[in-house]
Amino acid sequence: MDFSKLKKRNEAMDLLLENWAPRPETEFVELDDAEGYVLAENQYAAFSIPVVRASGMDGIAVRYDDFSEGIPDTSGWIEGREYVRADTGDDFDDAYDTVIPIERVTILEQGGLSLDADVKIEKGMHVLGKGSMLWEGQLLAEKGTRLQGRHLAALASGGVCQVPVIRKPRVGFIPTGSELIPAGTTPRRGQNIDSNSILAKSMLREMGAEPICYPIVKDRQDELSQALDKALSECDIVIINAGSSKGKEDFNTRLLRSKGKLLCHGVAAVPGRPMGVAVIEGKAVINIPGPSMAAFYGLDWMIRGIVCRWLGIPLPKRPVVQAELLEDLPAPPFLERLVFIELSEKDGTYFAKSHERGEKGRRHAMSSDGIFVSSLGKGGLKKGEIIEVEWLD
Ligand SMILES: Nc1nc2c(c(=O)[nH]1)N[C@H]1C(S)=C(S)[C@@H](COP(=O)(O)OP(=O)(O)OC[C@H]3O[C@@H](n4cnc5c(N)ncnc54)[C@H](O)[C@@H]3O)O[C@H]1N2
Ligand code: MOO
Repeated sequence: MDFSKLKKRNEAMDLLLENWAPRPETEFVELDDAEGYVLAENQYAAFSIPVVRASGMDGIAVRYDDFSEGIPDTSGWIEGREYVRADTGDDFDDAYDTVIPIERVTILEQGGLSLDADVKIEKGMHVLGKGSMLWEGQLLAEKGTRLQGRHLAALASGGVCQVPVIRKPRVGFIPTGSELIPAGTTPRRGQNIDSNSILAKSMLREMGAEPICYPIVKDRQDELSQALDKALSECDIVIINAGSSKGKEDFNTRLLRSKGKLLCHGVAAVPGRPMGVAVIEGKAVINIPGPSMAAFYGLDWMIRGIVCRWLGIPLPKRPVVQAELLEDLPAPPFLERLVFIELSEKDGTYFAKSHERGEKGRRHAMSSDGIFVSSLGKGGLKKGEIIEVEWLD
């Protein structure tokens, strides 16, 4: 294979975007269902809180005028006349304007009050004025925000009940391969569990897409074609998984070419090199290679990139850690290589071990702590070198 002809990841993405454009639409969802959606418009508070005022402490509300010449004799004070109880957040009558914390007040058994002799009274103290917690017209959440609980709380407190959001792109995932069996079945000789559907469903949700996972399709051209047609009619973006390479049952590249425009077949990134990128009936169709690490990588860079474009949000950045390689890390100079990393830590220094496919005695690659992507052109790395590892959450 002539690796110099392979598209770099960004070239494959650019090529797709030259031939396909996301078509995001706005829809309204109930606040309760809005988590994970991207906000389509800035949202502002419909009212102020407190509406008039609220006490800022547990205490009593008094008239400042009664204190203008020092602490008055309060032994005959009656609740509801000279003062009222006003605890934190409580509204109180307009007749009162100042709050004294309850710690500075003794309510006498025989009636009346006693105030600490050194209590300092300032007009309006411990009173939260209108809008001091939230003001009418305040920006609650900005367009383009991926809504989490804290944003929903802000929207709720400002009176937003229905939220304009970008409709999640419906992303179809078609697992293909006659050897595949659904999760929960024990494989017989030659069989393999369809774990990529589970992976795709979870990753797509986390990206902000709506996954539509289809049943396993056998390596038969007519069935593959029907499955792709169905997904094209129901989804905005379609992933057809496996059958991407040169095996005698690898039909998917031909299928994409026969139905639309195959923009590229092969990217300079492993695992997942034989990725196919196509546009069919105006929809982006990506053939992600079958091995599970290839499926992860393809979903992580290509599909995440497409979904973020659709939603109009930047690619999220993972936290990174510098780690010392505990062993040589082979990587071809002409390909970017994604490596799953097991991290350990001693005295504040992190150490990295890579995962090789099928290697015994190590954790499953999918349960790694992080990932490292070798740079194009750099080639292998040596034990002791420092690499930047992205934490997987
Ligand atoms: N002669 C060549 N052989 C291969 C080449 C090549 O260039 N020449 N490329 C290799 C590379 S690189 C990759 S990556 C794979 C691509 O494989 P395919 O996309 O064609 O996938 P399959 O052959 O159908 O399956 C491979 C492997 O993946 C497993 N698989 C498939 N689907 C799932 C799923 N949903 N869940 C879990 N695992 C899945 C499948 O059972 C196989 O074990 O080709 C190399 N070969
Ligand atoms: O590109 Mo592949 O290395 O076998 O996943």
